Amino acid sequence: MVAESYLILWASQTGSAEWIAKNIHTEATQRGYKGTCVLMNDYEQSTIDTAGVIIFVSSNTGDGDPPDNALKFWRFLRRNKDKDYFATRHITLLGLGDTNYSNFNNTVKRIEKKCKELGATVFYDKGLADDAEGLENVVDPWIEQLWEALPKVLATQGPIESSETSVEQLNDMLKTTTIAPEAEKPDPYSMKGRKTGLPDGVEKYLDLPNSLIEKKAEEPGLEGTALTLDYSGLVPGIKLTGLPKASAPSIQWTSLAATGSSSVDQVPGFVVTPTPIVYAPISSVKCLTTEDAVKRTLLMELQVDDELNFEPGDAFGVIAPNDEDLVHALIRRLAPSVTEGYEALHEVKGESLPTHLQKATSVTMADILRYGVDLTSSPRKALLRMLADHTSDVDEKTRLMYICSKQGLAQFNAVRDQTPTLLDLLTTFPTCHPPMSRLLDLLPPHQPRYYSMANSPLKHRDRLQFAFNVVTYTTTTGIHRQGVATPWLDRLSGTAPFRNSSSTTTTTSTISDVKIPIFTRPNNAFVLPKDTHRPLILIGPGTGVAPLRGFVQHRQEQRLIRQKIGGLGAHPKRDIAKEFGAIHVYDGCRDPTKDYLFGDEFAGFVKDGTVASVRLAVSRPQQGTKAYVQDLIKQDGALLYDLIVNQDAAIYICGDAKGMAKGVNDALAEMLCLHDPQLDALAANKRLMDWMAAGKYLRDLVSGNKAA
Ligand SMILES: Cc1cc2nc3c(=O)[nH]c(=O)nc-3n(C[C@H](O)[C@H](O)[C@H](O)COP(=O)(O)O)c2cc1C
Repeated sequence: MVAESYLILWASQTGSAEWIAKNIHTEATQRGYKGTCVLMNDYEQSTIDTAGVIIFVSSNTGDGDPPDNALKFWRFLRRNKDKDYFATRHITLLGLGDTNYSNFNNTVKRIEKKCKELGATVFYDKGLADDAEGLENVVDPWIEQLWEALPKVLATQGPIESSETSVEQLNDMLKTTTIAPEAEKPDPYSMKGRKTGLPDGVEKYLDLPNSLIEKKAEEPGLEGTALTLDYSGLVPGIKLTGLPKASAPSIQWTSLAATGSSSVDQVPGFVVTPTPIVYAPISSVKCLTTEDAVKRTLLMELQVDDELNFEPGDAFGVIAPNDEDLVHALIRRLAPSVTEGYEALHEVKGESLPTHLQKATSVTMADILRYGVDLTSSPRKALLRMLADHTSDVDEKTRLMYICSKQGLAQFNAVRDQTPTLLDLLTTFPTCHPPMSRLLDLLPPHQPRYYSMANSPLKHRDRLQFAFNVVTYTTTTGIHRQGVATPWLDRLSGTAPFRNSSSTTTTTSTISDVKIPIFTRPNNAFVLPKDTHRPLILIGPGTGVAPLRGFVQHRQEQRLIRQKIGGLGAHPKRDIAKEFGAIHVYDGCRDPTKDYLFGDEFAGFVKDGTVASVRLAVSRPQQGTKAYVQDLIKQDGALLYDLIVNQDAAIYICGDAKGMAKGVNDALAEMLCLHDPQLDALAANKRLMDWMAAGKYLRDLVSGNKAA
């Protein structure tokens, strides 16, 4: 039965909120409700003026900021002064956030507050999902209960399905499950039983000169790693509840009956970026850490056109393909043949295509697997549920269903902890043969990786430097994993030798002539104050110091320019000092002999007067007590209070959102309370929030992202 209409307004930075919003819409439609699902920034094309029920779904970016595709809507909402604008409207909200960030789910909280001010009534409490714990934990039950709340607020009610499935029912389902025909076909390119040579059609992909994709020649190629999971809770007769519903197929993977070559040197045209892609050669690389340091950190320099606009504090995106060995192995597993996987052109079709596939009108499977979908981050329950539908062996199918169920939560968490690639999942469940269309429905979008610029354009107009840790880690079950972009960049730059512990001199390496596809991403929320008289307090341990180095370089160049202009009088040094506020840097490392990233450079900044002081917090000293940046801030409370409150210093924090940013925030609040007896903890935190809003306290934070 068709009910009154609802409006879903969604905003998403990396695709999860988009996927969830569209799924809610699909399910609502299946349940007989009528409504629309619209991107927040396209609100003008929606029924916002008349919709009785609005469901907001949004993630966050930056420091509790709305996603880019919500900014226009957010401005519209904020400027709206009509207290009755939403007077007859009923709203609910689903936020996707991460408790690693201090402004947890700030976007939906702010939207809710503003909508209430404009007269809206909340018909169902908002859901605040946490990426740190697994979005499903909140999203799935929230959506389940939405189907109870929605009919009450709408005029009529759609049918509500039960999500209980028993093992016996699964057996019945198996009888009707269609398994992709490829499952039974022998793989003509398999190396099994071959003594020499490579499978037909593979050789030509092995030696691509100047390619973005580095193909390894060894065959049979990458093997997946089967996951370690415990199914002892899966006892006969167990009722599996809380299973995600089998999501409706919405994407078609249609053959164009034509072939084309894979875009090995260029990012394929379907990849959408906010600013144009620029191909930048690597001009130098240096490893900033010693071999025995916990992390391998590189400083890379790209050569760019001097027309490229960037300011210190800006970031840029790198479009790195998924690992080619992984892509190749998946093609062998999923495509009818390896040649077809690399050459057969397809169109991605569907009514409401996700943003990342909307331009995929003529693509190969290889390109989709390289640049279209995320193959390496922890799987969603809905993906596992879909894989179960395409698994022929009853035990494997049951296990997959168990992992998705409420009863199998511990095993779902065990899957997440092992961060399996798609290949690992298919290896763990060998009779699983999902069609490409369903994978496109359920795999998240492949993401560009963002890095902060570590240099000033005043120093090098045509150079772009950035520092990053090469992401490799071992899971609790002992599987060695690596990120996508950082190991790729490391390889392309010739795996620079480690820093020698006794010096920080540049090391050379054999750099590939591959050009790195990048696009700029201005960061208006992390900029130097225009007024150079204002002192700066720069806090950034680890790679967080990189953009701060860009700020300091900028100030150093500004000082030189000022000096060159002349007219400074009898005491040029003193006059210059008057023009530029003092800079105090708070840096941190584990052990200065191993991973103090820009030690020499900052010593130089102090020497030439650009920086007033550098305080280094050492968390794993060979001798003495360990310290974090927040400890040093507490020690320097009186100095910092004077700088911040009396001299209007601007505070910059860059780095880890979790421990460091929270610790520094607490230390600043404590410092305020100590030096201003009128402030209690609450008022001190409120003052910090006000400073954030006023652009005096700026933060550029990241949560530990394994997929970098
Ligand atoms: C750069 C960045 C900044 C983020 N900032 C916040 C934040 O301030 N508060 C929060 O609750 N979540 C924050 N998140 C977490 C996202 O909201 C969360 O991961 C969400 O699931 C992403 O959904 P999306 O794919 O729809 O963008 C941030 C994530 C990233 C990558």
